[in-house]
Amino acid sequence: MAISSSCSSVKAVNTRWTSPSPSPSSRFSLLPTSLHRRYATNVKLTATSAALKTVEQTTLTEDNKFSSVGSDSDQDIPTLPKPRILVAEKLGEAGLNLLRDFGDVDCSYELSPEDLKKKVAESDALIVRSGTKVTREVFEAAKGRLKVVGRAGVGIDNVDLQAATEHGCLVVNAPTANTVAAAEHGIALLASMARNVAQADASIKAGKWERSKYVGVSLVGKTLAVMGFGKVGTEVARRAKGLGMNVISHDPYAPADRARALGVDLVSFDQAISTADFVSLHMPLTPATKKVFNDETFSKMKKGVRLVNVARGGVIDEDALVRALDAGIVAQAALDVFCEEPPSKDSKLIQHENVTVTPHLGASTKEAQEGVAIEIAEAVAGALKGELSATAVNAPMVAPEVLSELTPYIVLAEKIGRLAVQLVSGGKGVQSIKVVYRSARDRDDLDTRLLRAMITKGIIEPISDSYVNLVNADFIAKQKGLRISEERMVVDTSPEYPIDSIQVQILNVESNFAGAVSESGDISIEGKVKYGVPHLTCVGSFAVDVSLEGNLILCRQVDQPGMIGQVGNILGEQNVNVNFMSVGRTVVRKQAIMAIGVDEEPNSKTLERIGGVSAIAEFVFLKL
Ligand SMILES: NC(=O)C1=CN([C@@H]2O[C@H](COP(=O)(O)OP(=O)(O)OC[C@H]3O[C@@H](n4cnc5c(N)ncnc54)[C@H](O)[C@@H]3O)[C@@H](O)[C@H]2O)C=CC1
Ligand SMILES: O=C(O)C(=O)COP(=O)(O)O
Repeated sequence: MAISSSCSSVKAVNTRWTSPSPSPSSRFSLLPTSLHRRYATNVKLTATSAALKTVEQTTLTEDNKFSSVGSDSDQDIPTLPKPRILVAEKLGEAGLNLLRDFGDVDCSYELSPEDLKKKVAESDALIVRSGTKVTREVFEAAKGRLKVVGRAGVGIDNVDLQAATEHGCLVVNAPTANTVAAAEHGIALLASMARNVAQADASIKAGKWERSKYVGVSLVGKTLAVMGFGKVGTEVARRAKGLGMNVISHDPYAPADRARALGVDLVSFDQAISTADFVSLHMPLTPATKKVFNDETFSKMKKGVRLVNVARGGVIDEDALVRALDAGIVAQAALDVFCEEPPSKDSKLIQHENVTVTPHLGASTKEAQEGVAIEIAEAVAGALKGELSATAVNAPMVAPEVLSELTPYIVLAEKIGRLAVQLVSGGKGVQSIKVVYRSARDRDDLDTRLLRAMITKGIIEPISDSYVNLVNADFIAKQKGLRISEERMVVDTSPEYPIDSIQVQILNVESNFAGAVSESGDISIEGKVKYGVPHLTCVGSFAVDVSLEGNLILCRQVDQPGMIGQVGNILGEQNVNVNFMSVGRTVVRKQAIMAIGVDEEPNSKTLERIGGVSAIAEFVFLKL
């Protein structure tokens, strides 16, 4: 592998080389390292795939997040209690069984906000559906214990994501298992609304026989506007095409070719609502979609339009809908979701004769509920075990194949950050950090969010008492005024590996080890992954080569024979096991840096003796 351009071109001398080994087993923990093993079980987890979002960033601007631990041995791990998982809403039995194999499950439904707050303070995970509001107060009440909130469904508008992120709490959802159920419910509402099924049923049960009153409208040949062409919207569109409808859709983020493949035209919002005979809502509730159906938008609709909502009540201004119904702009509405759930009994909207309602039943089929329960149980158990989740909502989602490729680099990133910050005098004044990723891959072919989060964790944890994980890394960095800029350099190495090297520079600080200061005057540390194992490859301007396992002693010395032996002997006499040693120099017989990997932490006397070796100008002990 090419040696970094910022390092001396002199080849590092290895005194011992580790045999090629597989990647270290690493985890990206939501838990303190020491708690990891306690949650290890034999629960089989299957990761659901998620699209990897490639985000080009030069500074910390997003709320992304996490943490890693190396592979600890199973020995000396105390048996600790299982994690406590609070299930606050009804969940399918298969999911509950999965959770019970893994943790202590407390199924407590219909908790008052006060009781929920009490319970979360004793829970590592919380699982909810749409009926529980997971507010900032809930995260505050958890006092750091709550590590993951699992939303057993799609919509996460009932969870305060910002508060979750600030508290380092991962939020995961179950985005796929109820898609068909929601789409089928949308179609059921569409057809039953068009044929007045609910009203006619109520009429017969009231002893009437009103055939002429309940003449309906046909679906075939009518235009349906699907608002939100995501998972549910797509399935609704597919089914509506089968009913002979002309389907158009509005979705600012959906790819036109995916729509075209289904024979659906993507159109503007105004075009969709002004040409449709039926409008079906399938977008999430966000600040941008809140009350997007209001007096103004209803006034642009075709007179006699029919509306279906299985998305979220909050996307409609319900008072405006009542006005539109009264004015005959909206002929009928079929609603599964409401601004307030349950809605008040005397709600004009609910009582309106042209409105059909169901109590948020979109996801409520046996099949969907079993699927959702399994999907969320796997995601929550996986998160508690420290695995990266493919369904994380407030942390980078990474496809499993990308994750397995990036794993050793994620471990490297944290260790390089951790090393670099320990070279800052007193750990003080750390504000500007520059990260350089050298890679043979295209700029777009490398998602650095996880790496950046891990570097941030490595930098922050040794100099503060903040607990940093992938969820809150960017938030904590911003809070501490840390600026992290990222640079990618395309190098001519094998594109088989995602990254050639990661270099962390800490700018404008004093160093406690002059040898780590590069020509630009900044602390500079660089590492690579070799045979799946993270290695330190450059300190300041010196090339070294030491595997990043255990702890590290760095010495700057005069390059002369016998140095390795002298220092090795001192460590040996104190029973400190050297796992790796490497010497890098700039000019033969001038300055050299010796990097010594040690399994144990040498005592102060041993370190003093190393410092006493006459050729050694300076040394530093670093914890990895
Ligand atoms: N009633 C129920 O029981 C259920 C309701 N839902 C709700 O359905 C909605 C959609 O779910 P999925 O399709 O699974 O989610 P999804 O994330 O796959 O799709 C949402 C789509 O809405 C689009 N979108 C975002 N902003 C938009 C805007 N301003 N205008 C138009 N489109 C916009 C997105 O680009 C995305 O394609 C969610 O709100 C979810 O909570 C989902 C399942 C069951
Ligand atoms: O998945 C969703 O977004 C839903 O709205 C389903 O909600 P539920 O889990 O049935 O309370």
